[in-house]
Amino acid sequence: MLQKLTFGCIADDFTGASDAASFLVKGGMKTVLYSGVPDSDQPIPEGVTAAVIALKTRTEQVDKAVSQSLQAAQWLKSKGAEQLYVKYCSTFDSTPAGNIGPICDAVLERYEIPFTVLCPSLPVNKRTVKDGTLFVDGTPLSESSMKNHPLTPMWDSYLPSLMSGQSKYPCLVLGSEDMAGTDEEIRRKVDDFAKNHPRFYLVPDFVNDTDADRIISVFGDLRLLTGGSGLMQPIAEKYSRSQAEQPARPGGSKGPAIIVAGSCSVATQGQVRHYLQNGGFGIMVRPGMLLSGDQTVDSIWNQVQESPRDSVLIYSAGSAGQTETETDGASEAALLENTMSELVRRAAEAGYTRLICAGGETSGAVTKALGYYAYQIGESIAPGVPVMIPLQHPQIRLVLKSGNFGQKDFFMRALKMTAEEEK
Ligand SMILES: Nc1ncnc2c1ncn2[C@@H]1O[C@H](COP(=O)(O)OP(=O)(O)O)[C@@H](O)[C@H]1O
Ligand SMILES: O=C(O)[C@@H](O)C(=O)COP(=O)(O)O
Repeated sequence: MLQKLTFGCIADDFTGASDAASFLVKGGMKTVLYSGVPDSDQPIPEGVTAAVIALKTRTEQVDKAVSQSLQAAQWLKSKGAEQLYVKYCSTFDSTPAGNIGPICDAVLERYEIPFTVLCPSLPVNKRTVKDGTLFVDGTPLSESSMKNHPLTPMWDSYLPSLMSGQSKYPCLVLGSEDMAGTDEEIRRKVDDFAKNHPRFYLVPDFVNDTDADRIISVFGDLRLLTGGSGLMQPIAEKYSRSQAEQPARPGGSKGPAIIVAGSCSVATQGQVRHYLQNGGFGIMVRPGMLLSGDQTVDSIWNQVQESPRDSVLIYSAGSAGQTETETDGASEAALLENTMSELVRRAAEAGYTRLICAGGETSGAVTKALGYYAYQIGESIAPGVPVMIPLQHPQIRLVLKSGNFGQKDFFMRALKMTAEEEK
C-alpha cells in the first residue's frame, strides 16, 4: 500500500525547513525533508507521515514565491496531507512587500479556509509574541539585530502592522487574557470577528511552551497553520500519540569537513570568532575582492586544499562583522552565495562528507548546488539545527544552521556530532 502523509509543511528557506523538521522528529513524527517540490510520482518513504518542503521563497519575487508555495501545497495534499503549515522565520523575515502575507493569503484562498494563526514564536530560541508584538530575547524585533539584516532588515515589531503591507486580510490579536478563557469563549470571540471579516489571521500570545500547547488544543485542527517552528513539537505529539516508535538516529561519518558561514547575524559572528580563537582554520571571503577578481572560487579552493586540518571554515566578511557593500548589497549577497555554494559542491565531489552551513539564504544556495533532493532528519546539534542525511547519499552529513541559532561553540559541536565515533 502507498505510504500517505498526514501533515505537510512548506518552508520559505532551507534552514527554516530543517528547523521545522527537527521539531517534528522530536515530537515523534517520522519526517522527510524535500529540497523543492518533488516530482508527482515521488513515493513517500515507508513509515513517513510528515513532509517538509524547503523552498527559497523568502526573498523571491512575490508572484514566483506564491506560485511555488501553491505548487508545494498541492503536492503535499496529493500525497494525503490533511493539514498544511506555512513555515516562515521566527523573526518574520520579509521585505515590506512580502512574501509572508501573499503566500498565506494564497493558501487560504486556494483551499477556501476562512482563518488561520500567525505564530512566529520559538520560545526555546527566545522568540516570543506578546499582545501582537514579536520579541527577540526580550527586545522588540525592530530594535534587535534584525534591523541590520542585509536582505530583510526588519522595520516593525507589531505583527498586524507587518502584515498590513503584505496581506489583504486583517489580524485579530488574542492576548493572554483571551487565551486564558475557555475554548468556547475563544471560539465565540473568533466567530464574532468572522461576522465582519470573511478571511483573517489570529495572533495569539505565545511566550512559552505551555502557550504552544494551548494554541494547538484550541486551533490545532485548522486545515492551515502558519508560523515559526514553535508549534511543530506539539503538532507532532498530537499526531504521534499512538505511535510509540521513535525515528532511527544515524551515527557520524568518516571524512573531512567544510563549514561555510554567510550569515551576518550576531550569533554566527560569535561562532566564527569562537572557532578561530580555539584553533580552527578559516578563510575569509570578501565581497569587494570577489567583485574585483582578487579572490576567486579557484583561489579559495586552492587554500582549502592546502588546509593543515581535516576541517576548514570559509566565512564571509559579514560573518566576521564586516558588512561592506560597494554596490546594492544584493549583488554582494548573490556573489557570496554563489562562491560558498560552489566551494561546498567541489568539496563534496572531492570526498568531504561533513558539510556545515550557517545562514538561511546561504544554505538555500548550497543545497541547490549539491542537488540532493530528500533528507532523513537526525539528532539536533542545537534547538532547530539537526544533522541531515541525504537519502541518496547516506555517507553525507549536512548541517544547515539558521544564522541566529546555536551556541557559541556550535561549529565545534557540529564537527563532533557529524564525525564517526572513535572505537
Ligand atoms: N559582507 C557582506 N556584504 C554583503 N552581503 C553579505 C556579506 N556577508 C554575507 N552577506 C550575505 O548576507 C546574506 C545573509 O543571509 P543568510 O545566509 O540568510 O543568513 P541569516 O540566516 O543570518 O539570515 C547572504 O545572502 C550572504 O551572502
Ligand atoms: O524560524 C527560524 O528562526 C528559522 O527556522 C529560520 O527560518 C531561519 O532563517 P535564517 O535566519 O535565514 O537562517
